Amino acid sequence: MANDNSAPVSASGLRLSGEPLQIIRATTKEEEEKTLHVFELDEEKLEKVLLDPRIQEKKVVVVSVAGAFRKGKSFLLDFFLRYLSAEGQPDWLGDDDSPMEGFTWRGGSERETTGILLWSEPFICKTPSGEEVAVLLMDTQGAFDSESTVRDCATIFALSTMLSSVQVFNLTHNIQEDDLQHLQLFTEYGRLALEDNDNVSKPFQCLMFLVRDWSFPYESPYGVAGGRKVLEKRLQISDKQHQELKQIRQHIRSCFEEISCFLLPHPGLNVATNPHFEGKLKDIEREFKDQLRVLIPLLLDPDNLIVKEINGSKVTCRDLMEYFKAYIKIYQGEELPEPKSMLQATAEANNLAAVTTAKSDYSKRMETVCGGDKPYLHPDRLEEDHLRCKQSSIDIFKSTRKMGGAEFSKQYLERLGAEIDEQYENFKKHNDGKNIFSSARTPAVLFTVMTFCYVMSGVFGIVGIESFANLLNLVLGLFLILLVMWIYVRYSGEHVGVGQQIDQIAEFIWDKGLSQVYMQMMQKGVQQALKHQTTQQKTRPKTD
Ligand SMILES: Nc1nc2c(ncn2[C@@H]2O[C@H](COP(=O)(O)OP(=O)(O)OP(=O)(O)O)[C@@H](O)[C@H]2O)c(=O)[nH]1
Repeated sequence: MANDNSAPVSASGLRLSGEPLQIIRATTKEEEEKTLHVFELDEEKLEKVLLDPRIQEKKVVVVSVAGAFRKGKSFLLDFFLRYLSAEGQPDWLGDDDSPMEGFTWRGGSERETTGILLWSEPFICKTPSGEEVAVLLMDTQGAFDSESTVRDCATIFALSTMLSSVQVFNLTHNIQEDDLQHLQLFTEYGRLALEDNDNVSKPFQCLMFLVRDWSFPYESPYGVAGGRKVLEKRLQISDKQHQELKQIRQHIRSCFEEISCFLLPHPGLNVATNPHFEGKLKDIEREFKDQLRVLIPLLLDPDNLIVKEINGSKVTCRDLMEYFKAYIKIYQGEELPEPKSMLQATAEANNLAAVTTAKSDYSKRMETVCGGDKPYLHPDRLEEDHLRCKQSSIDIFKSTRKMGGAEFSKQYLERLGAEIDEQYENFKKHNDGKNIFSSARTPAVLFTVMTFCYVMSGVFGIVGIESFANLLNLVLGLFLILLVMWIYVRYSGEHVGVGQQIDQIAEFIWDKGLSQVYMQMMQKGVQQALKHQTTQQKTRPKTD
């Protein structure tokens, strides 16, 4: 391993140069009364690291540590720094009295790291083939703190997994089912963002489950062998397993080319609980240090380094710069779906299922009222039935047990109402189609206009106004063509659009002219009939 020899000698007696650089930072944006969390790339800082002429054309190895907040990620990365800075010296852990330096770590319950950090000084290592590669260390914002949304946690995990060649998934005590569920959600969010998402090749490289504070060495020993045993059990797929458990395991296996696990012992109460602990080796349990001596070379020894690959080709530092820019853009855009908490996703699914059931009940009931084989119904009667069926459908929605509470369900109830109204419009149109008068309206209107034109052209012909008579004959011919076309469309079922336009013309003529004439004639007819009846009653001789 070779690094910058001019670097200052640190308190631990090892050369440690550089500092943590926040290359992705979390910012908040106010938009439409909503607070949005956005991640931004600090291109200038990243360029300084990746486009350094010493390394920009070299292949890159990126080791990232991700997981829940306050679980010792930065603390562990500082040991990585010591190892890489020692350039192969056997006493790389340093002396007993030197405080821990590098990525900022501290005790307490509040989160420390935000966004994604990169160590500013890449380490140049020679692989067994003699090729020099640049090793970068990445620290990530801890997941599940009270300030991050599910989307924030998923974005950080997905980005660091997409950009690293080794992702260390930092856990405590054990590999639990909820850890696997989160891993599934986060990796799916990453897979979604990758363009060549063919579901055949594995999108990510190496995943290491790092279990901190492992308390059952009598079952599975510390280190990689015990880790393998635990991992096999946790990721086991069997025929008897529930589909949901099987799916999680299949998903995780399909995402990574290599999966391993390492069990680390507890570092001692000084590390975990002493507020004055500075990271001195003398305050750390021997067993923990012994296991670090195994774990870290396993990840960072030149023989074990894994070069970053994307779509099967090895990536240089310069390429990685472009991938950073491209990937961050995807997560800043709107095209990815919003990852939700388990409760929210379940509540949405519950409510959507209740909407579907209620809507299908409405459709079934309305089918029995005005379905295909039912006769034409008066519009008032149809509306009455619609209101009755809608109410019953709303009752079904309300009585279905759903998660998320009444306030959450309200929007789905409104959605149900709107979708039912939309269906009602279709039922109305369908019912209107069955009205013999409404379907005969177009030919009747066309025929009436033609008759009117014929009579009026005759009248204008008799009084000698030939030009008017000719014009009316022309209109008559036009309407005759329309009538023939309409009959053809109805008979053949072709050119339906033309037929609809003729219907619209007829409807317009009916609405604007004929319907009023028709109403007036009807009124006059009724008045005449009443008059006639009363005069008859008056003239009839009284018999009693
Ligand atoms: N129990 C236990 N505590 C540890 C271990 N390693 C470090 N710690 C302590 O955990 C606390 C948090 O350490 P950090 O390295 O800052 O944790 P982090 O995961 O980077 O935290 P965030 O940056 O907030 O996500 C410190 O008090 C460490 O001393 C470990 O293996 N087990």
